[in-house]
Amino acid sequence: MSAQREMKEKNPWHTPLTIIITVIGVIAIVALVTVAVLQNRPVPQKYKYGIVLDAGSSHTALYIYEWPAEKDNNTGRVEQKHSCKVKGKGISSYAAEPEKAGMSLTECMREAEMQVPSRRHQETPLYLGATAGMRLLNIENREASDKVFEAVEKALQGFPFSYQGARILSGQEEGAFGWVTVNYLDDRLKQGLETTGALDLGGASTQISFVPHEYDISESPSNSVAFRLYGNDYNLYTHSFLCYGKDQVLRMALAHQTRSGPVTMSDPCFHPGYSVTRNYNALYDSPCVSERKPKEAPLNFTHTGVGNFFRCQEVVKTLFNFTSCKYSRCSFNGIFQPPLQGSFGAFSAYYFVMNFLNLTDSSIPLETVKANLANYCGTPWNQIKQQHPEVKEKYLAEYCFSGTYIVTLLTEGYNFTKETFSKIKFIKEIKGSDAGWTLGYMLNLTNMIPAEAPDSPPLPHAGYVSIVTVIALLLFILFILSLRPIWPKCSKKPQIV
Ligand SMILES: Nc1nc2c(ncn2[C@@H]2O[C@H](COP(=O)(O)OP(=O)(O)OP(=O)(O)O)[C@@H](O)[C@H]2O)c(=O)[nH]1
Ligand SMILES: [Ca+2]
Repeated sequence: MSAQREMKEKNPWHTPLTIIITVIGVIAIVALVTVAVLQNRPVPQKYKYGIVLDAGSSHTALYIYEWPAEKDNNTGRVEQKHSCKVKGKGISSYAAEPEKAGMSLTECMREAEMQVPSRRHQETPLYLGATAGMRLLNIENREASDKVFEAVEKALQGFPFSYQGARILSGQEEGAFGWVTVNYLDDRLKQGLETTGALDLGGASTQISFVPHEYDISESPSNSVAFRLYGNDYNLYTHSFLCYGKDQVLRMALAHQTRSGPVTMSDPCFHPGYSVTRNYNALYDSPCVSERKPKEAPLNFTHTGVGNFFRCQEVVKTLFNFTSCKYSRCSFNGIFQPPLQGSFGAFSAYYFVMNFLNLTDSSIPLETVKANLANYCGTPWNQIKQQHPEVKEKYLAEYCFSGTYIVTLLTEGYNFTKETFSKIKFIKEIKGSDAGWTLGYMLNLTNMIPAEAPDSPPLPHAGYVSIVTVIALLLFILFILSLRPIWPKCSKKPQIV
């Protein structure tokens, strides 16, 4: 017993004063850290929403975006919350019955009503942007295009959102907003990193956008868009080729091969054994080919497949004009294009097609891509159908043509080489949001990307809490050490035996 008491007397930690100080100190630290954590705890998120309808040539899709409501100046990250594919074709296909264009949107709009909390409905902006399908209809029949917009507008105004209008985007806007989307989602803009180019392949047009290295804007001002985003300046090169989306380019390829008005046409871009009857009037019913219609054509022609990638490439190449260029350099059709720069994200049909063909992996060399395509195109149609019973026949029949077109457009059209081809990433989405022009369009119209970098707190939340904890602990240790003079003195020196 006396030994125990002696031990207690010797050990300063066992004096009542130190025990009280320690307990108070521990309570103080716990309280300090708890307050720091609670005070800075992210409050339960409330969101704001925005809706964009992408009225493409082949179909319309609705996208709902959401972002934290609390952030000042809407600087919180915008993400895709939901998307809805409108059933049926694009709005431009309703030229003869415009009301149906409006009605076609109802189902997806009802879904949007369910997805966005009802207390946010009135403040949620709703935009519709139409692309190449409506551009073509507008060229072909202005009145019909206006009627389609009227019908769509009427339908959209019947929903409780804040309707902001429906319009045709210019090709330049479509290309530039696709680039903004890709770089925003990759966090490249905020961090001022080197940007990624954007390649979009639609049904009726295709866009290429990238920031070139040292670039003379004055050479072709219509291909340049200047941005100031988060304090950085960007001089973007962008071009949209109308009629070079995959559906219209297929029309052009078929038109080229039926220019003499034959009854049967053998097509290297379709599989051996493939055979369908096509109508001449239907084929030439587009401003992309209408001028080429043969004078004396029968009603129909039989479209048969031969399945030869290299001959298909030759057909596709005839659709590009490389003969005239009034600039220092061109892509094709006399369009200025500065040298390619950096990496690229290729989305929409680039992705659908290359994904189907198992060619999205960037490590696959260009030569292997071509060899795989040659093998695929040469496979008999019956075998292809057997191998993919789940794929729509229309899509299935066209993958050989589309794959050949993609490779030819990238290499012959845009001048990607076997080295730079590997810099193309075929993507559908980035961090859960689809790649496409819609997000960039909404960010722009809602002023969600500031021109200057916003001031941010010097430390992130976790850093702040850690520093408070460490400082509190240091202060406490310092305090305990400062009490040393009043610790009871040891009466005896330890004996050395
Ligand atoms: N294989 C396949 N093709 C698709 C799919 N969805 C769309 N497509 C086709 O891919 C092409 C491009 O589609 P989108 O990017 O939606 O084109 P769009 O926006 O309607 O057309 P633009 O107005 O020119 O941009 C069209 O020929 C579509 O028919 C899909 O899931 N699989
Ligand atoms: Ca599109």
